Amino acid sequence: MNLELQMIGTGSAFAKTYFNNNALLTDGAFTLLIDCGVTAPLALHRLGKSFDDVDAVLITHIHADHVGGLEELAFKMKFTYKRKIKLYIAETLVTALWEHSLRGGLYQEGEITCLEDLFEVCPLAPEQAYDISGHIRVELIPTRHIPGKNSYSLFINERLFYSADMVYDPGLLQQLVERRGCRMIMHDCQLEGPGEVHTTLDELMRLPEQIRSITYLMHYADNKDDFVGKTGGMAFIEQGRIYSV
Ligand SMILES: O=c1ccn([C@@H]2O[C@@H]3COP(=O)(O)O[C@H]3[C@H]2O)c(=O)[nH]1
Ligand SMILES: [Zn+2]
Ligand SMILES: [Zn+2]
Repeated sequence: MNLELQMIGTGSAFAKTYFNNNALLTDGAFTLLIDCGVTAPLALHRLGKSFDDVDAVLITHIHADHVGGLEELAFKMKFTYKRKIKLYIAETLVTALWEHSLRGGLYQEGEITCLEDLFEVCPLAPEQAYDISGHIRVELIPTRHIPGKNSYSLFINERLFYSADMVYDPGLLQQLVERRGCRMIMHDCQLEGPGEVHTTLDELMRLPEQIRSITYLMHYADNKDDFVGKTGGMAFIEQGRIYSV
């Protein structure tokens, strides 16, 4: 069964003309929000949607463009929609998300004292596939981003690789395509400068043509249009467009 994926934002962390790189993945009956950055509430609003359209949220790593909208999501679910949705997150990130990111804004004595007061927390072990819905199955793949900070890319339904923020790892991409049947790669892409914590366009252009032909670029800067047609055949994913994956 095909899924539909819609990026509510395709921008890099500090982009101003694109929203944060967050996605809606749906099987028709169930909608998973992949990352929930600072701009997620407005990005959904611009698409005529709200957090009420979301059935579960999955977090790749703790940076504001991926978790900064969780405070609003949690408050809206608790006090407006009165639902506790599932929060899928690597087991290594559960404590850090609450203690280092969300507690300051969400804590209320006797009412909200832990992540479980807001979400049905589902800790995920890496390299193990989990059924998120009847038709969505996700495996976390640990990928390098910032030294000492855990970050996880996604392998969805044994066919789509969705990168978290990650440094270039051609061996992983090759292995997924050649040995695990990966048919589509959605990759973060830093257009200019050295890719200290991200993968650069220059690096992705070095991939074999067979892999480039199934690779789509996201998490890009405001000057993306300057690079259209200069990406070795890799297409930029468009914010708001619905892709069959
Ligand atoms: O060593 C560092 C750490 C961070 N940063 C910036 O901070 C941003 C945080 O979100 P991001 O991971 O989407 O992108 C990161 C970069 O833009 C950086 O340039 N070098
Ligand atoms: Zn990011
Ligand atoms: Zn990041």
